[in-house]
Amino acid sequence: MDNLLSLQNVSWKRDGRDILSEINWEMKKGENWGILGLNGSGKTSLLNIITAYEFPSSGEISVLGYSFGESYLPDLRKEIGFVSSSLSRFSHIIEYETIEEIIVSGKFASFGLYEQVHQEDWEKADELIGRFRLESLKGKPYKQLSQGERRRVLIARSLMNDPKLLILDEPCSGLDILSREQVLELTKEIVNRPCQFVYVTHHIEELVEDVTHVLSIKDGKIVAAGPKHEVVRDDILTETFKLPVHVRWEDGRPWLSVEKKVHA
Ligand SMILES: Nc1ncnc2c1ncn2[C@@H]1O[C@H](COP(=O)(O)OP(=O)(O)OP(=O)(O)O)[C@@H](O)[C@H]1O
Repeated sequence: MDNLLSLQNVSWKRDGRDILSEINWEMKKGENWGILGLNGSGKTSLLNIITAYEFPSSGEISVLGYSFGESYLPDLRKEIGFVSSSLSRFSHIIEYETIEEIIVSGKFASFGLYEQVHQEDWEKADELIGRFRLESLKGKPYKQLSQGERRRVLIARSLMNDPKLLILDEPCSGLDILSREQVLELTKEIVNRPCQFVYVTHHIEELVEDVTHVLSIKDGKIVAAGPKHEVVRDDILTETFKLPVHVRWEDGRPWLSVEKKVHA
């Protein structure tokens, strides 16, 4: 399996409207992709398709060797990790659970522990706690954690069942600068495992070193997809974000400025 992910001429229509049009995208072994686009550009729709929660209206898809239309897709979902700031809507279910319980529950892809946990599962959760430098939070219930700590716990949890592909959907939204940098540091832990990631964001400075490739999307169509330095350019991002922008690179990390005043 050379391609972790392959989409050919994929379109997704809803209410007579093309939400995604003619998407062609391949993610190969060793690549980690950032996805950039404005609100409403189609990023979540694209994630819903590759995680098999929506089925395309047309086109061919294969993810982790599962061909849509031929394979049993619930098995595919078990091999994909998913972390999204919208997972916080489950907070009420887990507010009294400790970080150990939340991380270990990742093995069963459930919020809340309903199955028997074996000693080796607790040991694995403990290893993740160490790797993600969460030791000082051991024994703490979720409700007492800061937003940044919660995101770090959820990322550790997503690795509990060794996904081959991890989707990070705006994992830094709403975080302060320190918490954001602490979450971004975790990509190093992810790439140390046999796991590749897709990172969705509006903010190009979150495209850290471990992100090798970028797909930019506008109005449901791909503007550009390829190696990071070929896509994160003034012309491509000006089109993606629908306003004149300038990219500045600092120590291999891109930053964006707006070229002139924009009137709403
Ligand atoms: N199930 C659906 N039925 C109808 N329209 C939908 C559906 N899901 C998404 N859309 C529409 O498709 C467009 C793209 O939405 P999507 O959520 O994929 O964008 P996004 O890039 O993830 O936006 P954001 O950054 O705000 O999360 C929007 O106009 C949205 O209203």
